[in-house]
Amino acid sequence: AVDNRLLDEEETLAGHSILDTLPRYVLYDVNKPEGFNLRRDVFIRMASFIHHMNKVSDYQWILVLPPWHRLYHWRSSNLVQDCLPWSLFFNVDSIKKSTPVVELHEFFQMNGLRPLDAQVTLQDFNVKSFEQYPDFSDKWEVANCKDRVQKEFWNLNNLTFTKSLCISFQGISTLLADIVQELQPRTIIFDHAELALHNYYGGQEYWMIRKSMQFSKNLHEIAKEFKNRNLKQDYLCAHLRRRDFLYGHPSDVPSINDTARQIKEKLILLNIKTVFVATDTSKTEVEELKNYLQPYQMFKFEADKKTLNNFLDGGVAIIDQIICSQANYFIGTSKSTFSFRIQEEREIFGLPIETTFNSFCGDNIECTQPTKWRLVE
Ligand SMILES: C[C@@H]1O[C@H](OP(=O)(O)OP(=O)(O)OC[C@H]2O[C@@H](n3cnc4c(=O)[nH]c(N)nc43)[C@H](O)[C@@H]2O)[C@@H](O)[C@H](O)[C@@H]1O
Repeated sequence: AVDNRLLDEEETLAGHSILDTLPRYVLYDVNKPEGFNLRRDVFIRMASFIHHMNKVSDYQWILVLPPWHRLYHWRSSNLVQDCLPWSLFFNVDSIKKSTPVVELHEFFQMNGLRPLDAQVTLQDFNVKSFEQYPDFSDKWEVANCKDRVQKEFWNLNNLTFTKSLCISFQGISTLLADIVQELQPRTIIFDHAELALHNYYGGQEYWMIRKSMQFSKNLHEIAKEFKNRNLKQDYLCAHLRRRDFLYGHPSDVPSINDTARQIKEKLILLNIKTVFVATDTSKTEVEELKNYLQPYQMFKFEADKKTLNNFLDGGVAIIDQIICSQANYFIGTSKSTFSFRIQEEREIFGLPIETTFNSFCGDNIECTQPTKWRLVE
């Protein structure tokens, strides 16, 4: 931990403030309803911004990993799923090798409970004028706040701010550097960080950061045990995203009957006898699918009490993703970031592309297959 006395007194060393020698911190948060796998993507954009800051600024910049907090899709109401550290799900040491990051509790150890220098709420530019004069240029400007500004991040009432402003923002995440340049904060939090886009989606830096986002060893271990017990043979993994996708993307989600038909078609073609299903759907639909898939064997990961209590809904979803990323063949749900992340993982493993970039089509729809985002070294 940093010596707080030094921070408070702003002593000078050879003409430089001690503050100049200390790292500076960026915190961020994402639009509340967004799910886990979109958030993983926003991390890459923010990490890319931190890499940029460390190239262009005189200070050392560190990204604070936002705790995982009560996500909308985590449905086990009997579990407390608040303020979870990244180390529960990820190998943070691996992330640290690519990007300077700290967990929130580590940040508190360094910064104490001092207010953050700035809170910046990002927001869209006015959509009406955008429709009249479409303008895709990168830009930002201080503006009146459109929506309610978040007062309490992650329910932590001890996280306060000296200054708070709203900024209309359109552009890539490295454009945030201009805001930092203007405000000169030592600590800053960006809300709605999802509005900052990728610097270069699918480029070298993207993959370097993406590769570092390895899941925790514990979760890998549980997935391995499940595979050793149930999936000793070749298997196809199907990710069926249903719940809100049934009405959000109805033309991409087949009925259970047609899902089984599409899976069987592949099993015959590939001469595979076993299916692993990852899904957010109900037990009833899972049973229905199992019946339709007969005589093929269908497996689904069901967490025991201990696993669920320790790793929560987020951990169970990751175990599903790990098992799918190691399958002989993968079929995902179109437009689901849950499926996209599995495809990326399979690219990192170097699995043949034709076994990875496949998705279900809605009933009686000839759909296009997903874009092949190939790994770039
Ligand atoms: C419509 C949009 O959909 C987007 O979802 P989408 O990209 O699929 O993917 P995610 O952003 O991860 O959100 C979906 C969440 O639902 C659960 N879930 C989905 N599929 C599975 C599965 O196969 N197994 C398990 N165990 N859990 C699953 C899991 O908690 C996952 O993080 C959301 O990010 C947006 O917020 C928005 O709701």
